[in-house]
Amino acid sequence: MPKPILLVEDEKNLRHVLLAVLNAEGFSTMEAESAEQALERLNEAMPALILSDQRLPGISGTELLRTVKKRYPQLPFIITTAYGEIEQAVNAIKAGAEHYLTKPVDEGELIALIRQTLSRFGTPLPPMRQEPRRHGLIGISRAIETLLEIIDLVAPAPSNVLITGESGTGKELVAKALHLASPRAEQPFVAFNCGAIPLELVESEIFGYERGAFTGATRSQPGKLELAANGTLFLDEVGDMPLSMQVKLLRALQEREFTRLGTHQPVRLSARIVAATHVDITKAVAEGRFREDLYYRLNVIPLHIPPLRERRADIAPLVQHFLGQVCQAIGRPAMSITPEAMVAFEAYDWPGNIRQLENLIERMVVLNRHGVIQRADLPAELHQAQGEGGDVPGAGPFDLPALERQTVLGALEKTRFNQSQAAVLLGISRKQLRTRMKNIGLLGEQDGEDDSGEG
Ligand SMILES: Nc1ncnc2c1ncn2[C@@H]1O[C@H](COP(=O)(O)OP(=O)(O)OP(=O)(O)O)[C@@H](O)[C@H]1O
Repeated sequence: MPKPILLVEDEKNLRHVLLAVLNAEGFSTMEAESAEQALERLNEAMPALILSDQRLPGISGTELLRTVKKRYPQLPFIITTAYGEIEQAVNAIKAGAEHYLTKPVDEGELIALIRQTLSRFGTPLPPMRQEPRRHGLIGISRAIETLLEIIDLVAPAPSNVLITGESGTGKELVAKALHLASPRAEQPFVAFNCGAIPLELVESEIFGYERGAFTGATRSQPGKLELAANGTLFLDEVGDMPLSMQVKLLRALQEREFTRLGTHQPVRLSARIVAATHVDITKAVAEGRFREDLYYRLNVIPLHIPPLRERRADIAPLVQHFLGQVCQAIGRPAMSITPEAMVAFEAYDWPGNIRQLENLIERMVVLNRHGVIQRADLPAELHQAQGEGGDVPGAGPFDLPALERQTVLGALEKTRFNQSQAAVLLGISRKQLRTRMKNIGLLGEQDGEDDSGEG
């Protein structure tokens, strides 16, 4: 039986709402209406985490936090403060809280923070409730939340979408999410990689052909555009499409119809086009390798997916997600990861983004003998990102670098990476913030020197 979450909240209605939210997510719970009662509860049973209001009758939430951290340094603590009480929040973070949340508490944020905190402390988590609107997109960063909001906003429209982002950032997954969130969800989703197909085949693959259209065309074949019907056609690596094909695609998009090769019979184009590219397509346009008019046609709605290193808050939930997925797929009992290994995962730059992370987790699960992923198991490049350090099995003692990373990252995310605001939030100077960002690998050595501009 996993350890419960201890909720300390004096407002009865809110307490009941929060308990219901936690229970619905699969967490077991304990409750207390004051700090005094919470301390009594701690004598009865050890929770996995404490979620406490700052303002309580009698002993305050911050005082409770201090007492708890003195007695049980490795017990994670999240504090909730009233809106506008930033000072209280800063005090709580200084006193050792892993996170703070401002009221009114956002359910999604609360659950994400609890999951993230527990996973950092090596506590097993109940399986993620699949929220329908996430469409398999894991992540808690502001970038992912914004992406999900835009997906919901643009999914109902028939407009073409151009997704940009480095390799492995999840462009195809986002295209599928757009499809699933759209009224076309029941229709086909057809993916076509323009880069992986020999030049001469692109046209016949996209438009289809009639029997006898060319040597070897022994039977008629519908193209991807036709197969997608009223659904979505995902054109991956569209930047690699040959120029001659770009002209034909543009014409089809403009006229909303096309013909199979070897016939003049027009076919109506009803599919929504979602294109993606990992190369800088504006550069290709400037260099004459990509038609400007086609670029504007495709780029009606631009969607950019930032690389994983620019949304490090997603790393821990992704690691947990893939760990669960791979263990289940190969029929192994659930595996955990030490906080030290997680810190190394979070510090690494992931040039291959989520695909690289996913593949590494699979390799580590398959090769693992002890049921726990430890820092020593990680490949060399992940060690280099973090510097040397030992492993502490299980939850381990209080993990300072991890906490620092968490606190700094949390403040940056809350302020949309505005360093001045994040510094105020943390109660430190902007220069100190930049030093901390450098310490945890968020800034390069040369970046750390600048202490003037905004950003
Ligand atoms: N936010 C996410 N949550 C869960 N899984 C993800 C997420 N983003 C990407 N993935 C997974 O990572 C892998 C790579 O994603 P995907 O193929 O969509 O990337 P891509 O940007 O299209 O890559 P490429 O440019 O190389 O074609 C897939 O297995 C995908 O399911």
